[in-house]
Amino acid sequence: MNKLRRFTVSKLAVTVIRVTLRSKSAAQRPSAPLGSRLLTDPDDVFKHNMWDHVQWTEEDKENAKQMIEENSRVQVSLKEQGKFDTEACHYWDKFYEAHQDKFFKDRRWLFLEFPELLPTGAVRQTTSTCYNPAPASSSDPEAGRHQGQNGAATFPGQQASFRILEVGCGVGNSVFPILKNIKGTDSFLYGCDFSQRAIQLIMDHPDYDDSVCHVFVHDLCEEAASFPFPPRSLDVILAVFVLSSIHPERIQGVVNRLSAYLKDGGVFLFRDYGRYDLSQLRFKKGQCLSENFYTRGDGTCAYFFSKEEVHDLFSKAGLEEVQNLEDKRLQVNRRKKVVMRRVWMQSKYRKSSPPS
Ligand SMILES: C[S@@+](CC[C@H](N)C(=O)[O-])C[C@H]1O[C@@H](n2cnc3c(N)ncnc32)[C@H](O)[C@@H]1O
Repeated sequence: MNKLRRFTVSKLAVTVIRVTLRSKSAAQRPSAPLGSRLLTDPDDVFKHNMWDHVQWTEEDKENAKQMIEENSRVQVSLKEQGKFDTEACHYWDKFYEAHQDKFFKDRRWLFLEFPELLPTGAVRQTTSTCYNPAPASSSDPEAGRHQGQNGAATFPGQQASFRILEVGCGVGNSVFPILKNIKGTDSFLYGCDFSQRAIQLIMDHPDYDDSVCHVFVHDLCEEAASFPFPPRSLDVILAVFVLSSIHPERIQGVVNRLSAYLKDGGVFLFRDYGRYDLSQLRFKKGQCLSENFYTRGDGTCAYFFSKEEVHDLFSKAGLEEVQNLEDKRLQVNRRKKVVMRRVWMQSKYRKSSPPS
């Protein structure tokens, strides 16, 4: 039996995809975004391309578990495994060489799900303000690195009152929508990726504007690599489908290091693959590297997070939960009459301010 749940209309009707308005607290769920399209009558399934808040039955979960057990049974040999970690940058560079900026679509949902990216507190540039970043402590090894001789800060974006960093920014599918939004404010955007080719594609884009944006090549797993801004200088860090590409044993270190760059009160925004997402179920035997971590045919990798893991990850980095959602949806191909279960994690974790 093909357990990959590509339901037909009749199968769907029998399975009765139960969709409920989950009574999540306001803290857990944003007001309108996730959850506006609810399937209450299974007969309506092909009326839209996507349905929100799809509840899984015990049988659905069991089937997904079995499929993962099955596709994890044969793992990539230990001899082969190392290259997917040590040569990760090479595989992503090849990816962008092949696809240029044509693979990922602009993340148009960004501001609905992450209104924290909107610089509400930032002022229009006509009333220019000079922002002094929080002083780095003297015990901080980065302290002084970004200071000019007269004590004035000398890093890109130093004048901004609101600073965003996108990690693993790829070819700019979030960078350009954000740039459009922060235009005319005294906000500044940083973007980094370890693929030189991806960064070059951003810099060559006609909408790239280095007066409000600075993109640079940076490997998040490289512990000694520095950033072009001081610790505790960022309001927002955005990670969209990037932590999943990193070896699971390195992810905690990456989040710990990044969190040091958030200001007190700054927020880490995260969206990525969730456990049992269709793309995890579709892996074939022999593509599994370790539990819930797989390599695709092109050498890039994907980890599938559970809600508990995400919570542990950010909590251990000293951040506090604002939101930690499993976004379970039904994606519909109306032409082919198939429906697919998607699971994404969407989380927000804040660096708390010390008590005054
Ligand atoms: C799935 S793509 C997502 C790109 C972009 N965030 C988006 O949403 O379109 C993952 C990106 O993470 C980058 N990446 C993976 N591991 C990285 C690392 N260790 N350091 C920096 N970038 C990394 C890849 O080069 C790739 O551009």
